[in-house]
Parts: sequence; C-alpha cells; structure tokens
Amino acid sequence: MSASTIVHPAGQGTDADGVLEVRDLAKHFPKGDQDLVALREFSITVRPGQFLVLLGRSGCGKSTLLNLMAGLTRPTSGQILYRGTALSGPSTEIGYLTQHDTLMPWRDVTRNVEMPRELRGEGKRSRREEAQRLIELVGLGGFEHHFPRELSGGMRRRASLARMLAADPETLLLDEPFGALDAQLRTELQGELLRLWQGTGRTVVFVTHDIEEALLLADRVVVLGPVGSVLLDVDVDLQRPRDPDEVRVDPRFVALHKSLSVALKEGAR
Ligand SMILES: Nc1ncnc2c1ncn2[C@@H]1O[C@H](COP(=O)(O)OP(=O)(O)OP(=O)(O)O)[C@@H](O)[C@H]1O
Repeated sequence: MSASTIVHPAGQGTDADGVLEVRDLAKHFPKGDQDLVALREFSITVRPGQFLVLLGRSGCGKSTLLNLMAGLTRPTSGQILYRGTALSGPSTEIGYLTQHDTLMPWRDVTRNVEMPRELRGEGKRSRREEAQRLIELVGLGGFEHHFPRELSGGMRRRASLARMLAADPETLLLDEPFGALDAQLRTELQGELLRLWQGTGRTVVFVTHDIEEALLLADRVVVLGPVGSVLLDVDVDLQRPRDPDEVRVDPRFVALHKSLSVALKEGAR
C-alpha cells in the first residue's frame, strides 16, 4: 500500500458531517425459533460527494445494508441519519438500484424511465426528452418501445439505471449494477457513472464483490466481512480519470488490490 493511502480505523469516517450516518446498525431476520443476524453493530459515515464502494463476499450483508440505507426496511436496532435527520422511509433524495428487477412489466422502456418524472407531475414532452437522453446514455437506443420481458437481464438493469437517474437523486445507492454485463459494456457504463458523479456533488454508495471494479471507481473502499464487520476501510488516492489499462499497472493499484484481496480472504475464514 502506498505511503499516502489513508487507512481509517474500522467503520470510521474522517469527517463528522456525513450525508449518511449509520450508527450501531443491526438487522435480524427471525425465522421460526431461529434469529438470523444479517448485520451486527455496523457504523459508517459517508461523506458528501464521496464515491464509496462496499466490497464483500456473497452473504455478508451488503444488500441488507443498502435496503436499510434506502429506507426500505427498518433496522432491528441502531439508526441511520440522512443529512442529520433520522431516516424513517424512502426519500426522493436517495435513488436505489436494487439487485432485483423492479421495472413495471406493463410499461415499455420509455414509460418506465419517465415514471419518476411523471409521478412528480412533469409535462409529457420534457419528461420524454429526458427519458430519451437517459435511454441513449445507458446504450438502449432503439429499444424504447420494448417491454421488460423483451429485454435481456443486462438490458433490464440498464433500463432500471436510466429510471433511477431520471429521478435525479442526490445520493445513489447501487447494488452490483454492472455484474450481469459483458466486459465492454461494463467499462462503458462505469465511465458514464463516473461522469454522472464527478463534479456534481452527488454521493454514491456502490456495492460490488469485484476488487478491480472497486479500485477503478472508488475514492474509498470498505471491505465487509461476516455480519457486516468492517475488515478494511481505505481511501483510494489513485488519480482520475483512471484508464483501466493504465491504472492496472500502477504500483499503488497493485498494492491496494493486494490489501483488499487479503482482507476479503481473511474475512472468509
Ligand atoms: N428477507 C430476508 N429474510 C431472511 N434472511 C435474509 C433476508 N435478507 C437477507 N437475509 C440473510 O441475510 C444475510 C445477508 O444477506 P444479503 O443479501 O444482505 O447479503 P449480500 O452481501 O448482499 O449477498 P450477495 O452478494 O450474494 O447479494 C444472508 O445470510 C441472507 O440469507
């Protein structure tokens, strides 16, 4: 790891004024006489404008955490503050791209993407124009009038991304958004996401289990272990823009890759 890489103590941010403040969060799922603990005493401060990547193996509680941060589920104990106010349900300021498909099956791509603006009462012409721009942005030009059942899994994912962006949220929660895409498209959409984030002040919380994706995107990576334990919390000080071919041979990238890989392996023990 480079000398300039900042390693935070587990679960701590460096800035008191977080956009998202997660405090001592726990989530249990009772099942019969059993009590499954998905998250235990998890705390994190997400700073405004930060691109935070949560990296962890399958089942460590990443989606459970994002569901809580989106206000879709209630914690068993602990608290989430959004801009200083306790989160008690979904907020229009927070966009969430879930792992599961939530497109409306009876609406075509355009009508799905324009939905958040329609709900806000925006006129048809301007919301259609914006929908079209976002459909092109995610590479779905030509599929405007296809229904979700007529799209591939990766295309549905991109339509969902466009719909989330149509709402223009200030904070984006993304649960493995590019996992199902081919390598080329993945690289393109990672680039688009960075363009959408950089210089806008938006905050991004991005879940992946791919170390390379984490290092290409993040300015901070938190590695999660079982029940959401924080195994490592590092700032990624690699220069932007990060060309995938060039950054892979940067000694700092190599060192960070190794640290993240070791942390993930240790968490699996
Ligand atoms: N609604 C639920 N009811 C019962 N158990 C659940 C529920 N949601 C999650 N869990 C359990 O909580 C744990 C964490 O699940 P979660 O989906 O958050 O993991 P994850 O890190 O997102 O995994 P993946 O990378 O595979 O998506 C798992 O043991 C899972 O079985």
